[in-house]
Order: sequence, then structure tokens, then C-alpha cells
Amino acid sequence: MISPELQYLTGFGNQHATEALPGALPCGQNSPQRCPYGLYAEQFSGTAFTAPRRHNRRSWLYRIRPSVVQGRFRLLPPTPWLSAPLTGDPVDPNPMRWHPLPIPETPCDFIDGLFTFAANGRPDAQTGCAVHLYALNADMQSRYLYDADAELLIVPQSGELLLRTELGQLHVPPGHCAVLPRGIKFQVRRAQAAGGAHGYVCENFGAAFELPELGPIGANGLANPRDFETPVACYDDISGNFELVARVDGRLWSAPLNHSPLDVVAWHGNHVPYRYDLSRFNTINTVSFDHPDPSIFTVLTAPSDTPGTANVDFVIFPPRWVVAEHSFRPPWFHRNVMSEFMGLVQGRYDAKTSGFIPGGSSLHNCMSAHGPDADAFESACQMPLAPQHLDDSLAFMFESRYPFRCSEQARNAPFRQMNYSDVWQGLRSQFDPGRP
Ligand SMILES: O=C(O)Cc1cc(O)ccc1O
Ligand SMILES: [Fe+2]
Repeated sequence: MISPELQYLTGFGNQHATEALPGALPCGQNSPQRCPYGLYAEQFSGTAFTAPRRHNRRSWLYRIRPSVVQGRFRLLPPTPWLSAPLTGDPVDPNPMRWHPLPIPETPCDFIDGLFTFAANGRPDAQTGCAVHLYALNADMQSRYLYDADAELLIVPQSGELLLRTELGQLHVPPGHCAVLPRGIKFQVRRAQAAGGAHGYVCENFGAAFELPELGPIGANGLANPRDFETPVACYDDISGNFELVARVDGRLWSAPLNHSPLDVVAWHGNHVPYRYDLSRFNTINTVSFDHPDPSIFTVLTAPSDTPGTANVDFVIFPPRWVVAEHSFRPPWFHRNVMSEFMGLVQGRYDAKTSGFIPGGSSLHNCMSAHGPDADAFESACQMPLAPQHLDDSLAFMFESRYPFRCSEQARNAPFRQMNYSDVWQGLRSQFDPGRP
């Protein structure tokens, strides 16, 4: 039986309503003179009050204590969880690639386990994003986090996560992603008590992720709205010595708390966390020829102020049939105005024969040339073009309109592959003016 806390409300962008105790949600109004069960009403906004209806996001929380019952915030020392602007770090035009982040040897929770690879834009201007990897071997037990700078997109690579949030709990194994809205208080724990967990995080400083338009694809396809899952209300009623960590303008602050802030008994609204099983993605691709642009694989897009030009897109390369006729089937050689940070959840990626391994990452910045490695090119030119199933593969890309600055700690990391560009240097001229 699924535990009552791990049930889900479905639908992307819906106005949800949920209560952990019967009648806890006020009926017909948000702010009654006295709330049921002696709860406090608190509005939690994700957009300006006056944002157009189709973008407007807010939830109403009915909680045991209002969020203002907290101690004074003090600035914490810097950690490897960095932020934009990565001033002083150049936008490096070299293709870059890394092995997985090592699992820490000392106890390390989600906050301590975040290691920043790249960032663009800036949180105080609400533009751009930052890309981090986490490697953790401990749960957040007595501390809680909120990120005022960003919405967090989490892509686990190994180890199942339990995201305990104010609005309820999300179980997020590898193969799923989860999105935590800007400002929500939460804890990251491992769903299985022991062992480590690895994954990727996109801190989206801009407007919230939404589903891409479908255009001529029609009313269905790609990530279907009904497959997005939001938690049901579930609350702690515990007192003790706790800590609330706040992420604000790229720095961490800590305030003491005498109770768990996950004390929301009922809520309604649309500024919510959610998870999505990436195997539900309805992959659409060519059934004739050529390799379409990877925008057909967009799961979520965070728009910028220029239509069609994302602050950041979340794109996946899932298991799929590859059937293009008389075509070079893997990704082509290219130079892209958008900047591409890639990760691999499992299996292998069709543009790279080796070196890009699960838990690894790559960065190809604005206009940096990249594409299939020499071995992948050679085999794709020779392979018989029977229908082929790419079955063991789940790569993804955070693709942004803003070039990424790569952190010094990532550029100098021992797990960086300094010789990455060698994968292309075997591509010799095969030009023969006599052979059309
Ligand atoms: O560089 C990459 O591997 C990502 C990518 C994949 C693809 O199919 C087309 C373009 C692209 O940038
Ligand atoms: Fe690319």
C-alpha cells in the first residue's frame, strides 16, 4: 500500500487543493476570521500579484505557526554551492567534460553536497540559471532550506530522493525529475536510509518552467500535463532545535527555529512542487529522414522576455526508436547560439562512444563547435540503416540563451577531462574532388 503522504495530485499548472485533516481548508474564502483547527493562513506568491492570470502563481497555506516565527538570519561562510555572476571566471569557448562528482568521504547532506559547475545571468535580476551537481551521503535532519533566488529543477542520477516540502512529500528516483518552486521550505533525504546519491540541479533564476507549446504537433505529446504529480498535504508538528537555511542572492543564511517549518496542514493553489517520470515523455521524432533539432525533446521551458528564446530549457534524450532513412542519425556537428550543459542519467549517448558516462557532464558554450566524436561519426556513416532501438540511454541538456561562466572549482577539478577535445581530432579530411 502506498503511504498516505506519498499520494499525488495530478496535472501541470493546476489549482490544487488538499488537506491532511478534514475541514482544514477554509471553504469559499482564503482568510477567515479564525481558521479551522487554530491554523494560521499565509499566502505564498511565486509571481507579482498583478501578473497576468495565465502566469500568476500563488498558494494559500494553512499552518501551525506562521513563517515569521523564526530567529534572526546570520550569514554563513561560502560553500562550493556558488552562484551567478561567477565574476572573474571567463566564458570559456573550449568544449568541457567531466567525470562524475566523487561521493564525499565525510557526512554530507544536500546543502553541503552541492558543487557549482556553471552559471549565467544573475539572481538579483531574475535572469539566467546556475548548474550544480550534488553528491550526498546524509539526510537533512534538523535543517531546512529555501531558495529565494530560484526555482530548483532536480534530476537524480543515482539514489532515490525523498523531498519533504511544506506542501507535502515527493519521492524522486533516478529517471524522474522534480521541480521545487521559488521560496518553498524543504528537506532532501534519501528514500533508502543508507548509501549515497548523485544528481544534477538547475537553479532557474527566471520565470518558472512551463510546458513548451506544441504547435503543429497538436493537442497531445511530449510531456503530457496529466503526468505531473504534486504532493498532498502532510505536516510535522514537532518542536526542537532546528535551523532554516535561506539562499538569497547567491549566499546562505541561517536562522534558528524552534519547530519544523513543514507544518502546513492544508493548502490550495498553483505555486507548487511537482515530480515527473521521464519515461512518460511521449517522444516525437522523424519517421522519414534527417536529424530534427533537439527542441522536439523539450520537457520544460523557462521563458525569457524574447519569445522562443528560453532562459533555460530542460531537454531529454530518452530511449527511442531511430528510423531515419539515408541519414546521418546521431546529432550533427554544430555551433549553437544557445549554451548547452549536458548530463547523463544512465546508459550511453549516441553522439559519444566513450568518456561521457552516467553522472558525468559536459559544457558547450555559445558558438562552441561540437558534435559526434570521431568514432561515433565513423560508425554512423557506415551502419546499416535498419530501425534501431536506443534502449539504454537517458541524457539531458540544460540549454540557455545566456553563455555559461564555468566555475574555477569545476575548471580545475581533478575529475575534469582536460583532453576532451581529442575526441574530435581524428576527424581527417576525406575530401576527394574526384568522387562526388
Ligand atoms: O550537443 C548535443 O549533443 C546536444 C544536441 C543533440 C542533438 O540531437 C542536436 C543538437 C544538440 O545540441
Ligand atoms: Fe549540442
